[in-house]
Amino acid sequence: MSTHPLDDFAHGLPKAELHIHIEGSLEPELIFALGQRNQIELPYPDVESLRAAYAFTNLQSFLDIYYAGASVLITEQDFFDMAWAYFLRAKADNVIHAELFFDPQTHTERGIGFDTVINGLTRACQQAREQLGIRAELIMCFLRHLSEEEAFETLEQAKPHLGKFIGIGLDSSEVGHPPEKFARVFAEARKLGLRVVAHAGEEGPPEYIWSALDVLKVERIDHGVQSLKDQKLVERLVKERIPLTVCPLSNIKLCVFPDLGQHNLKQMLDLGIVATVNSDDPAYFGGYMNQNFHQPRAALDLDREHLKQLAANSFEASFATPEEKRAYGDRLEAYCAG
Ligand code: HPA
Ligand SMILES: [Zn+2]
Repeated sequence: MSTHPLDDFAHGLPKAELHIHIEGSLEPELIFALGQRNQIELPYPDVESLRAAYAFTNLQSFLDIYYAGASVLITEQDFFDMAWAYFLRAKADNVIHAELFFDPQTHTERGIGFDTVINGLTRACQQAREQLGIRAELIMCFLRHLSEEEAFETLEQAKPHLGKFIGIGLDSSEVGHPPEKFARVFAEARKLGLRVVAHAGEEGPPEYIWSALDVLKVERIDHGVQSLKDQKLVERLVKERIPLTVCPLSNIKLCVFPDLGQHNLKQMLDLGIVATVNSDDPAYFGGYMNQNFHQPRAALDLDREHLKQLAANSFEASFATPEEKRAYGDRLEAYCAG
């Protein structure tokens, strides 16, 4: 099968991934292997029947199965193995910088220690730097279907580990759980010097994006695809260069858009929004980073400049240092010149 020349170009682009839930990188094969290692009975007889259950109608229908899949993670080694498998895939897609979301409450609720989770993930991030040349960081997410009090408890558990993660995020069921529910815990995290992001405008209305910006004071918006419904919001995103971490394949699998041809990614780029593409939960949504370039490229007829802009945006939107960003930019220019 011949590949489109622009897909070869996109494949080789150096890029940053900024919206990946590490629990969403758990492939069915690894779920079964870890289930066996930890003697956990799964409600599916084999890998094929588990994969066959990945037919989602909305965000919640996905989250139910995603939390069930994470139940096989017990030991520090399990968390390491999950993240290491992701880094090998990321390397193959020329990801050179990755900021990984993790959901501690999914695990601490089951009696797994916070330190077990973060130490396994931290070790994988270190090894990714040393062995793969990927600069990797962690962002701790609060589950928005739980209370702010529970988020505060999680922040307390995280305090002895402040050097191991760079920021906080907000994920899980969006509608009915607006950003302002977490105003105080985000304020405390900011005081601790943590970077702040939140999922907003995936299924929820543009108002949730406004409150993520104005109440939580987030530095970038995860998803944000509903922003184009609000002209004033678009003007603000463009003027303040507030990045959106868009996840095209996720949006199709969760029925946010009927098909990729109707996705608004190209419009965002043409409007001057700092949009990036990311895989979200690649084991569940059918593609890692580069598939999130190739499939929208084909469906939306993206050109070389769009693809280069997505890579440049990923570095601008990252929490890399200014020196790292300069080095990433140089690598991107060298690649595009070569
Ligand atoms: O796409 C998502 N949205 C909200 N919560 C999530 N948790 C994992 N993936 C997602
Ligand atoms: Zn997400």
